[in-house]
Amino acid sequence: MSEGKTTRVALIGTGFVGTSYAFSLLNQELVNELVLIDLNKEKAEGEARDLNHGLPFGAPMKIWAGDYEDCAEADIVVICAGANQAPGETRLDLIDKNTAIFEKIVTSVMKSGFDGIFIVATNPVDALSYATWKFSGLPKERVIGSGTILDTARFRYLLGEYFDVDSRNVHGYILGEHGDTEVPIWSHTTIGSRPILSLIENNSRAKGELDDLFVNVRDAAYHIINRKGATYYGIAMGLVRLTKAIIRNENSILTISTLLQGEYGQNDIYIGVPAIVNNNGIREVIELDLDPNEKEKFHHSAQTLRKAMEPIQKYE
Ligand SMILES: NC(=O)C1=CN([C@@H]2O[C@H](COP(=O)(O)OP(=O)(O)OC[C@H]3O[C@@H](n4cnc5c(N)ncnc54)[C@H](O)[C@@H]3O)[C@@H](O)[C@H]2O)C=CC1
Ligand SMILES: CC(=O)C(=O)O
Repeated sequence: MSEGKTTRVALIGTGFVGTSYAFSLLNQELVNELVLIDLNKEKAEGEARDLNHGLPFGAPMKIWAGDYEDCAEADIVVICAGANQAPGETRLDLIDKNTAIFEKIVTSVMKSGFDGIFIVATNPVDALSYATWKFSGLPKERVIGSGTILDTARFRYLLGEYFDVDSRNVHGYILGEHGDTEVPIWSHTTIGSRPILSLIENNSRAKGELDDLFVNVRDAAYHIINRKGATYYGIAMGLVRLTKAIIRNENSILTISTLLQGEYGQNDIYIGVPAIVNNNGIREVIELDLDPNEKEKFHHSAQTLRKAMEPIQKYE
């Protein structure tokens, strides 16, 4: 993926999330080739034609509806295929049907000779990233889940609104499951280098309001799904951000889902943590010194995911 080389992304799943990602990606002028793959070939073809018609307003790029053989030359395969949540469903409720879909998809990608980096967005994303790692046999560094990238963005956005500060100047992370047990890391959240906990010290009203703010982060997907049926723009931009960190070898710190092997006291689960991302995938996990309450909540989230990943063992 060095400069001047053709870069190819293969996108599997051209639904709401996949096509929002494709649209956002082509507007970044980041890759030369984008291949769209979906069980519904006609949909992929329609999407490819529609996206191509925007190219005269952007930069040259090759976009087509393809097949798994096209993954052989891909630098990155992004998987957004599978079922999404119906109103009232949790992400973990999707595990059985989406694991079965992933077994077929990942096997087909690997049969092509693919030797790049997987990005997984389909829910439950931590468990399906783990499944992708297992099914692919690739090193853990090259199987990345979107993890809590979106939750962290929601957290920063809402804090920016609360304090009336540009969300890009709000620094903080959501760790753990991309789902109901995720954990806000208040002890490491800062605005303009000032720790948020010191900003709200002795202000019990603000503390209560920030607790409510986190609930809105955690439950954001439910609120949106109840209103419009699905969420896609936020995650699409997060996936493009991750793609950019890989293609441009940025060494960016993003909260993604990766396999922990001792970090945060956890072993053999995929879970959302901050990590440095470059063109080899995950360079390293950033291990934060969590306070005891955060540690306990992270452990609970990890236990929830460990249980969720158990059914994936039956595929081995
Ligand atoms: N990680 C995150 O932060 C987020 C994850 N998601 C997840 O992304 C996934 C996709 O959501 P949407 O795009 O809204 O769903 P969608 O239903 O609009 O699109 C799914 C696409 O997958 C395709 N598909 C299904 N089985 C396939 C197979 N075996 N091979 C190839 N393609 C197949 C379908 O034909 C469809 O085009 C869901 O699991 C959703 O929960 C959604 C938002 C945020
Ligand atoms: C659907 C989902 O995972 C989200 O919007 O967070």
